[in-house]
Amino acid sequence: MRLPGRLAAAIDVLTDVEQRKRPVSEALKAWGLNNRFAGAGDRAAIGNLVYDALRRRASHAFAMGSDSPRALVLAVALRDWGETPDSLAEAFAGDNHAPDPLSPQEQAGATADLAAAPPAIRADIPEWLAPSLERAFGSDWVAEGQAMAGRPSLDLRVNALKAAPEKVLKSLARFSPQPTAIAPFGVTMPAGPRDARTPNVTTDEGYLKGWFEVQDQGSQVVSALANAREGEQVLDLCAGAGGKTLALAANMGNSGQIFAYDSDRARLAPIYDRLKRNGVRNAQVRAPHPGALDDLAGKMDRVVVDAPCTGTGTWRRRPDTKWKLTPDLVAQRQAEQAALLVEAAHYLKPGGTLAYITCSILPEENDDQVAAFLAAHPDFSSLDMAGAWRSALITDLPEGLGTPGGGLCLTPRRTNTDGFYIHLLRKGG
Ligand SMILES: C[S@@+](CC[C@H](N)C(=O)[O-])C[C@H]1O[C@@H](n2cnc3c(N)ncnc32)[C@H](O)[C@@H]1O
Repeated sequence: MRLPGRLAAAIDVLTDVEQRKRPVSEALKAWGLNNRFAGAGDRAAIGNLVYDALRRRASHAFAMGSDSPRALVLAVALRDWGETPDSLAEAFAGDNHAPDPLSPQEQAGATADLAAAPPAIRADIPEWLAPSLERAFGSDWVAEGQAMAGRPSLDLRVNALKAAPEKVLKSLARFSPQPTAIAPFGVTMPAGPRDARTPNVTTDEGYLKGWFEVQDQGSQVVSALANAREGEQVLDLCAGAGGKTLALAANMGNSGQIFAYDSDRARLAPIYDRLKRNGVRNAQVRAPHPGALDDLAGKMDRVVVDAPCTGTGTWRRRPDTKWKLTPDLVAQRQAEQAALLVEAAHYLKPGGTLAYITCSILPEENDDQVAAFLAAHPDFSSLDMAGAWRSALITDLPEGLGTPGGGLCLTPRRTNTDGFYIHLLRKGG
C-alpha cells in the first residue's frame, strides 16, 4: 500500500475507534483481519497514523478546524509526517485508494499557527486536567504535556540473573539498541519517524531465554528505587503481571523472599511463566484467596504498592486513555490508592519501608495521597529521595525531579521515560 491508501485505512480505523468506543489495538486487529492483503509494514504505518492522531488530538483538531477522523489523520500527515498540501495532492491524484482531495480549510491546517490556541490545546490534554498539570509542573506544564504527546521508545530491562547488557546489545544488534541513560540495566531503541516499525523483540532468542524483559526505563528506575535488598522479606502488593516483581528479584540477586500478590487473578496469570523464563527463584505468588496474606502481617521489610492509577504517565503508549479519563475515574483510583496504602502499612514490620509507586503524573494520585496517609499515620515518615537515588542508581539525583511533597516524578520531558511517581516511607520503630 502507498501513503494514500494507508491514510484512508487509518481514517477507517479511527472512525471505528470513535464510533464503537473500541480500544485502538482491537480496531487495528479487526482491520488487519478484514484486509489480509496488507503486509506488516502497512499495518505498522496505519497504527502509527492512528496513534499519532490520538497523541495530538487537540492540537490537530484546532489546526484543522475539525476533530473528525479524516481531519485528524490528514493532520498527522501534514503536521507530523512532513507532507504538504502539494505532496498529498500529487500522491492522491490517480490513486484509487486515496481519500477525497483536501479542502482549502484542510490545506490551511498544514501551516496553522497555534500560538493563540488555549494552553490545554497546545499541551494536547483535556482542558479539565490543566489545573492538575499546572500544579504538577508549574510554568513548564504545557511543555510537559507536549512531551507526553510524543512517540515512546522501546525499552528493555536486562535480567541480571541471566545476562549482562553487552549480551543483549549483541543479540539485538540488528535493531541498533543503546544503553539507557539512567537505568543501569536498560537498553533502548528510540522511536523512528513516520511509518517506522517497532522492533519485534519478543521473538528474539534472548527474550525466550529470559535475558531481558520489555519494560519502560521509568518503570526500571522506580523498581530500582524501591531498593529491595538481598535477604529481605518483600511484599509486592499490586504485582499484576509481575513487571516490577521481576526487577525486584534481580535486584535481590534471587535471595530473600518476594510475595507477589494481586487482587485480580487475570492480571496475575502471566506472572507464573514470566518468573520461570526469568529464572526467578525467590518469588512466591499469592493468588487472591481470602486471608492470602494474613501470615505476613507485621513481618515485611518492604512493601511495594505499584498502585492502580489513571495511567496519565503512559499517554504516549495509550493515547486513547488521555481522552477517556474522567474526574470520576480519578476519584475512584484515589479511593483505591488510599485503601492500599493503609493495607500496606499493616504488613510492614517496625523499621520497614513502604514504596508507593504510580504511573501517573497527577498530584491528586501522588503527593496528595502520601500527605493524607502521613497525616493519619504519624508513625511513618518520608525518606530522603535524593539519598535513595544515590544508593540505588549510584549517581546524583538529577535536578527538578523532586515533588513539593517529597516524592520523585519522572516524565517524558524530564527523563525521556514514561511518567512515574515514587515515594518511600519508613515505618517508625
Ligand atoms: C499498576 S498495576 C500493577 C503493575 C505491575 N506491578 C507491573 O509492574 O507489571 C496495578 C495493579 O493493582 C491491582 N490492584 C487493584 N486493587 C488492588 C487491591 N486492592 N489489592 C491488590 N491489588 C490490587 C490491579 O489488579 C493491577 O494489576
